[in-house]
Amino acid sequence: MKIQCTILTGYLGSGKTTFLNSVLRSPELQNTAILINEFGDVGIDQDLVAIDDDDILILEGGCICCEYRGNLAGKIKQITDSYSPERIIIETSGVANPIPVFETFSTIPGLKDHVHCSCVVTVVDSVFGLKNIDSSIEGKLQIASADHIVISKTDMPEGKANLQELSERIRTLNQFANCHLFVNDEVPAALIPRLVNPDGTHLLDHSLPHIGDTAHTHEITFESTGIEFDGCLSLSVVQEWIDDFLTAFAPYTLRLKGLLNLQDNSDMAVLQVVRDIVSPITYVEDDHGNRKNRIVVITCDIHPDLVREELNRLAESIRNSKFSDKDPMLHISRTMF
Ligand SMILES: Nc1nc2c(ncn2[C@@H]2O[C@H](COP(=O)(O)OP(=O)(O)OP(=O)(O)O)[C@@H](O)[C@H]2O)c(=O)[nH]1
Repeated sequence: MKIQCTILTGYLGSGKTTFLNSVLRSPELQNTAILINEFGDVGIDQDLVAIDDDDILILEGGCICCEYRGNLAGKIKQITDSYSPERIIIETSGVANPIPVFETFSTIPGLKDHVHCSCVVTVVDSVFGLKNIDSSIEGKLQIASADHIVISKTDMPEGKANLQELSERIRTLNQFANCHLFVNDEVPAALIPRLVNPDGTHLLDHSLPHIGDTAHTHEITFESTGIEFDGCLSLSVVQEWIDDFLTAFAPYTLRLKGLLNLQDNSDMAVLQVVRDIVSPITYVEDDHGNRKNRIVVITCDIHPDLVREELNRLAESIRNSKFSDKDPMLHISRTMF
């Protein structure tokens, strides 16, 4: 029997990982392998997905819908060779066009004999969804290619206020997808059986949406700038830094996320920013045991050197801090798509 594969997509910060974590708690979805495509060289998402590390593979450093499609086939083969999950969920990066990813399953020899790509689930952010649709072809294609659309953040007042208009826009892009509301940890109950037993038909089997170049385009140049550094930070330094960062760069910032080694906490702090909204800090275990700080910022329309300087400033602040036990070791990376 073929392994079922679901493509989980959605714009930057829309709530893919949050949704994935909720879904993975369902007993019906045990025996699921996860393949995560991160945008940029500094990976964060693998530490935020609540599943055994052995069940996660990372496709990082590039965009899954462009030059990394060959790697995708390789990673899937790695999964199917090493063990036999019942299903694979691929979480794309937030800037991916899911259509070429879907097509990989029917075009790469060997892959289609073992794996059936059964559905595309797109998470749409009710707070920023309209902006994302208006400003990017990726945002439109992610919605247009979905079998299921999960509208997130409807607990937030801005999200609630947008819901009617957003639902209408979604319908102009995709009349066929089932829409589900998702609030933080609550899995849309109607969706689980569809993920467990997909009915075999797929929107993309019948009609490709006519929105720009479905083969692949990134209209916007997205820049991913990442940093890794040692040392311990205080919460107030981080808060001050993020305030300064957003004061200067909010118009250019699509996403910022980080794992930070804060004083007085054995877990790593998770810093989450979507455009100019900063989520409350949460904590995860330090899977790597090295307590390295990691931050990645995805921007557009700004020179990445400016972003890099700001990241550097945070790392450098450790040097002057009483919490520092060693000089910060910097590794700064940059990826452009
Ligand atoms: N209030 C609220 N916050 C949410 C909801 N879903 C996600 N978030 C928050 O939105 C932020 C981004 O969520 P993620 O799940 O990391 O988004 P993502 O799509 O995986 O992000 P990228 O992979 O970076 O594109 C986090 O701070 C989440 O806690 C929701 O339904 N309600």
